[in-house]
Amino acid sequence: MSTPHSGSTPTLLSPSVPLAPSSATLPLASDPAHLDTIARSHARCTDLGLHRTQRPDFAGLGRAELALARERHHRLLVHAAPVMDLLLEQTLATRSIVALSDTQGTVLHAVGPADFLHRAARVALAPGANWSEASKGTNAVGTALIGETPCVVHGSEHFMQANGFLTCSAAPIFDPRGELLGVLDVSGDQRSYHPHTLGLVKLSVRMIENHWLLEDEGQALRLHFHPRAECLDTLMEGLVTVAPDGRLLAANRSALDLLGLSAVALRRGSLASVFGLSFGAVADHLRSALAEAGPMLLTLPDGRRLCAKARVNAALCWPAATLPQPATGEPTEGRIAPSANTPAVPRSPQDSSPSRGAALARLHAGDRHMATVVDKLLRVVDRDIPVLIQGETGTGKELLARAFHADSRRADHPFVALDCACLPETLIEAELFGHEEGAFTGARRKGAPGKIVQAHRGTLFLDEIGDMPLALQARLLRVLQERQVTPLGGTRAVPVDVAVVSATHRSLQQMVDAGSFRGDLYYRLNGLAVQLPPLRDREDLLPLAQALLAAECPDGTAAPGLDDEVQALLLHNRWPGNLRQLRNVLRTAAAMAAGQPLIRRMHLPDDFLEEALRHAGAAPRQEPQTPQGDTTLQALEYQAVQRALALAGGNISTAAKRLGISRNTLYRKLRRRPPPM
Ligand SMILES: Nc1ncnc2c1ncn2[C@@H]1O[C@H](COP(=O)(O)OP(=O)(O)OP(=O)(O)O)[C@@H](O)[C@H]1O
Repeated sequence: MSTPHSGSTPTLLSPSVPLAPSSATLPLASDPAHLDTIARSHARCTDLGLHRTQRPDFAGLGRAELALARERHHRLLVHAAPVMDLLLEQTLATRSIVALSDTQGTVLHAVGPADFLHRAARVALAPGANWSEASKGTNAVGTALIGETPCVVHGSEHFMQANGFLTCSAAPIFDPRGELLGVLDVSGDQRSYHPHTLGLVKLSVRMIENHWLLEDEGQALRLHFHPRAECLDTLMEGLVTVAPDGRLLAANRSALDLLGLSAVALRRGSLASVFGLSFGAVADHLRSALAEAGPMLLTLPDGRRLCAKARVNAALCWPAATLPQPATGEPTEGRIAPSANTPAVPRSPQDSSPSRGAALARLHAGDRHMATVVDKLLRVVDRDIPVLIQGETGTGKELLARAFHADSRRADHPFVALDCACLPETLIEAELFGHEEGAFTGARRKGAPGKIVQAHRGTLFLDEIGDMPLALQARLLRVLQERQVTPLGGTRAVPVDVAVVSATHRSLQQMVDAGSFRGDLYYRLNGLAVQLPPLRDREDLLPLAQALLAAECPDGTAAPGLDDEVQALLLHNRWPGNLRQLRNVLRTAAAMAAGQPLIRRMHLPDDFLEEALRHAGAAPRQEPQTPQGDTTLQALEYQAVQRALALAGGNISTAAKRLGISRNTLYRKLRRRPPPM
């Protein structure tokens, strides 16, 4: 859940609404339709055997089930989350929370001020909790779900007295085909009731539904319309999407209201039958709209008049044959150029154009802890504040450091990494500080500038800083303080300008307490400390797994999906090797599935299966072995490495010991491409 928001954002209603005076009376007591809704809901609750004085059922989904539910509703979350943040801004004065639930009443996501979130969590108004009427009695979420219509439930109108301190305004969200997707709700202390809240919730729902529609029918021609020209391009406008043969594909709620049609009736119609328009006329208008022409004036078959504009997405490329010749006779082009108002095509992940924060943002797929880490890092980027990344092995510390560099103004300069754990003390010293020719009797007799100088104007990443020998810590501290480095055997100091990011899986604070790490260096490195969550605690495990699978697939091939059983096993595993272990498991599974559309249990490596089933508390099931015919030395070595890693839970040192090779050699082997299976 988010913490309080600040700063300016676009407003849904302007000027922002003041708080109503607190009132003990029921604000909608004079609305017969509202009273009827509440009375019928109370009757349903009584029929269900609920009691007004009973304690609500606080049991919610567990972490794994919540992650699954969020994954199932990923698309809804993606469209709703930014709108929820905007809605929160509008309702900030009422100290309310904004919650999104699925069609079962399960809260998927909630944002709000920390103090009220805390209070709301006490009545289980938090992700994972269920707010169906059967679970919590009359309440805005559950009652809006049953009636499939917006509703307010205020104070004592809640069936259960325990919820009487709340005032809640909720509205259902539908897809363009009229299917219920979930409910958006604003809940706050009943003393802060404001009559405009339900209106804000309804407008927010329209935003979510419009985003959904535009994404769904991204390749279609769109008609935007309203009786008043000034309402075009607002949330009030009607929106229909049209197939190249003139059939109507989908519509937003305003369109259905304005046309007086159901979603089903609309989909049976066409441009001609509903709007009295030919496809050619719309295509003509589209061209003239590009020349900044005003809206078209339409007369519906029933005589009503509408203003309308045609639009098409920039990505659209209709074959010329499907486009009617323009009435004006100008030459037809196969591609329809985007209008100035056409929504931008989303940036693809491969897009390398500068986009602030993009590399960091790609490191998670909705995990709240990671989102906070990214947010903190973005606040210090380019401020030359040293960053200390802590986290278990394989949680992505180096990847995070690289993304931090990529999102900084130093991105065009080097990112230089030094693993303090994998070199002996003498080599670290030379690697880090450099050495003059002849000063160093090791492998390299020629002089070398050292990592710190190589990182000049870029970023120096000190991995496993906890393993840096004490003697070198003092020297590093001096370099960081003086911002200049003197190579081994040299006398001339070289000025350096580097951003320093360090990482460790150890607790440096404990090492300082134990005297094995210098306190002054610790404080120098720790301008901002961030802790990466272990994979077992991440809420975005399944989308991450899907992204890793996509990365494993050669260009142009579709990534396999994960069947339900595999998803459950992934969610239940403890993942001691974290993302590295997950990537290895998926890499093997993808190779075993060999082009099949779904990864199933039989494709998972045995070691992982054993481990995951142990964690899930189930007995391993015998699966037919997938034949692994390849007995080349390279393939056998690859299998041995993967097996050792899995047995070691992704721990490089343990796996290296098990294989009888050094940590460095193992790293080198892991960097190689896997052999074709
Ligand atoms: N957010 C992520 N998305 C996809 N893959 C990731 C992510 N984070 C880490 N990985 C993958 O997990 C593996 C381990 O990442 P990385 O080396 O950054 O972890 P680490 O914490 O530095 O590990 P160690 O402590 O062992 O050095 C890498 O293969 C990396 O590509």
